[in-house]
Amino acid sequence: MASLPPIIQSWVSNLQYYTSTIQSYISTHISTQEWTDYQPLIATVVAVLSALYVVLYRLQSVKRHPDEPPVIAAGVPYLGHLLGMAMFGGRYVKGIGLKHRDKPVFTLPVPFSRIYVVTDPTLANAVQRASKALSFMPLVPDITKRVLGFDAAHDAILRKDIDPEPGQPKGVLADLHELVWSYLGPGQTLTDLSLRASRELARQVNLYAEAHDRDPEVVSLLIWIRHFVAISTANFLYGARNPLALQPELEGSFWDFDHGLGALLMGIFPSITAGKAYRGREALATAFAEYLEDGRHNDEEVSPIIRQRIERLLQHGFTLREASRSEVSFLFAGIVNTATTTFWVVLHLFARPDLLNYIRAELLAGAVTELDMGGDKPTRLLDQEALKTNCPTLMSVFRESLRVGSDFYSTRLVKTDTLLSGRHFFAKDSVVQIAGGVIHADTGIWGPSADQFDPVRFIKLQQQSSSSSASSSSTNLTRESSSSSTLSSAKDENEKVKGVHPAAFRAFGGGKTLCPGRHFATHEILAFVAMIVLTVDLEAESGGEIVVPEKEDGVMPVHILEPKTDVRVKVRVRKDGGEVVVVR
Ligand code: HEM
Repeated sequence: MASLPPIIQSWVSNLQYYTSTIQSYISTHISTQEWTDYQPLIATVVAVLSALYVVLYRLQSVKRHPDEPPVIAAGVPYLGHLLGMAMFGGRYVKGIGLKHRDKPVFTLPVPFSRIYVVTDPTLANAVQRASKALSFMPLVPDITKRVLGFDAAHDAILRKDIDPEPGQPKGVLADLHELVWSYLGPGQTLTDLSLRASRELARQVNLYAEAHDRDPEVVSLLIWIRHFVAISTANFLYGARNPLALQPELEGSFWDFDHGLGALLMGIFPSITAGKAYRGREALATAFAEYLEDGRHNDEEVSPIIRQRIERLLQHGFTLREASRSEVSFLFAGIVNTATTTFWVVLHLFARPDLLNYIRAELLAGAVTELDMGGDKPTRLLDQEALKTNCPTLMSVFRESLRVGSDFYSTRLVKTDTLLSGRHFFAKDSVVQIAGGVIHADTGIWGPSADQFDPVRFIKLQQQSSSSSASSSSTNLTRESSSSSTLSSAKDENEKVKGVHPAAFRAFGGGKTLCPGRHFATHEILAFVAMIVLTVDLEAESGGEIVVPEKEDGVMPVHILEPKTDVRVKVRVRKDGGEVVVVR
């Protein structure tokens, strides 16, 4: 048995186990005469089932085309991989990818279809470029219907002209996509929104410092941070009369919705199987419907991007009531990843006192001016534009937190049979997934410490790349980087990081579905982290060192992963933690 392949060994041992269980049942419950009568029938059933199993097992491994990527067969033919994903979340496919590092792409057979998993950045780039044949858009209406609960009439509006080629009429999703991209791309509107966001966060942090100046409190770090992000985002996007401000209990509904997304996506009687998330979403949608029907989105301080989104939705035939569901999704995009990323950055800093001191000095030297206003604490003027350029260590910690925290899968539907890069066949109606978690954990890309958090990794990568390009002997990373520099996606600031393959950093996705909020989120998170670092000290609740838990990777990684265990800390306002004012 030792010489048999592991999968066969596991079948044989399973078979032995079931046989002995059946035998012991038979010996206690069935008489010898009955057993003799049943024996031929049982033998036939076992033989038929075994034969069926072997046939299905082999059938799932048959390639649909000689160039189809290697097939990873499931122990339970066709269903095994789906069961694995349902039971173990994103960790399941990531585990397969890490076990098969020699395969840049592989096939997972599922009922009536295939999932092609891409684990190589060069191939990921090719997938992103083949956007005519491999597109996310056809998958969107089914996802949004399940997650956001649009009615049939609005579902039909969403499906219209969903994936237009240049020059063709644009449906509502393409139209909103274009609006959000133009608004959040580098330029004045981005600067204005970033400033509004940081000023609102500073207002909240200053209020907190004032209220808790002599009053340290023990909090769950994630819940503490996401409360700041949730109320600030709702304020700077939707104005002071936003639903979360008028009904604070909706914040709980928001996180219920977030934590049940996977169950909502399954779409099986969601009001029962995903009850909390379903009720949370409906409570939010109802409150946003009232907000829109009251015309509160026309308040002066509401961000122009919101008014323009509503205008476009109405132009495409949406009612105000149903537009509320679209706004729930935009609020979600604006809050969830930002909150969780801030949590990881803050945690990694406060768990490393030396690094924290270094970052405080970096901030004071490069992006913060202290003003003595005559009070007992200095006022800090924070230049958020300078954070990205003058605080390289903070920037590196931010990127590393995203690399380690994101196992995101970029997903595409294969619209037509495709031979990618002339070598990899993808069958029509199958699904392609770029496995961010595998790419982020790849030692071939990130070096032997890929599974560890290295706060200065991105500084070292840049230095290595600069020194090797100076001696004109490029590393693989550099070569990939420059060979792809003509891609439009290479304009992204994360892709400009020297030494990092353009498609190896996957926290913001890539290609046509690349996160349009990435520049804004970078400004917002760096500024918010700076405010926390300047204003408070954090200690472990127990008084010892703050420990960084593992991430919870047993869920569908729809956003930056949360920690496996709660991190409880004592928050103490610093003696020199004066008011923060965002100046630019
Ligand atoms: C650290 C913070 C953030 C992370 C890690 C992040 C990540 C992502 C990812 C992975 C996607 C999907 C990409 C894909 O499917 O390939 C996405 C989409 C999106 N993000 Fe972000 N995001 C962040 C912050 C934000 C913020 C602050 C906003 C808005 C203010 C935003 C707006 C959006 C929108 C609208 C989409 C959908 C784009 C589309 O379908 O056209 N994101 N984001």
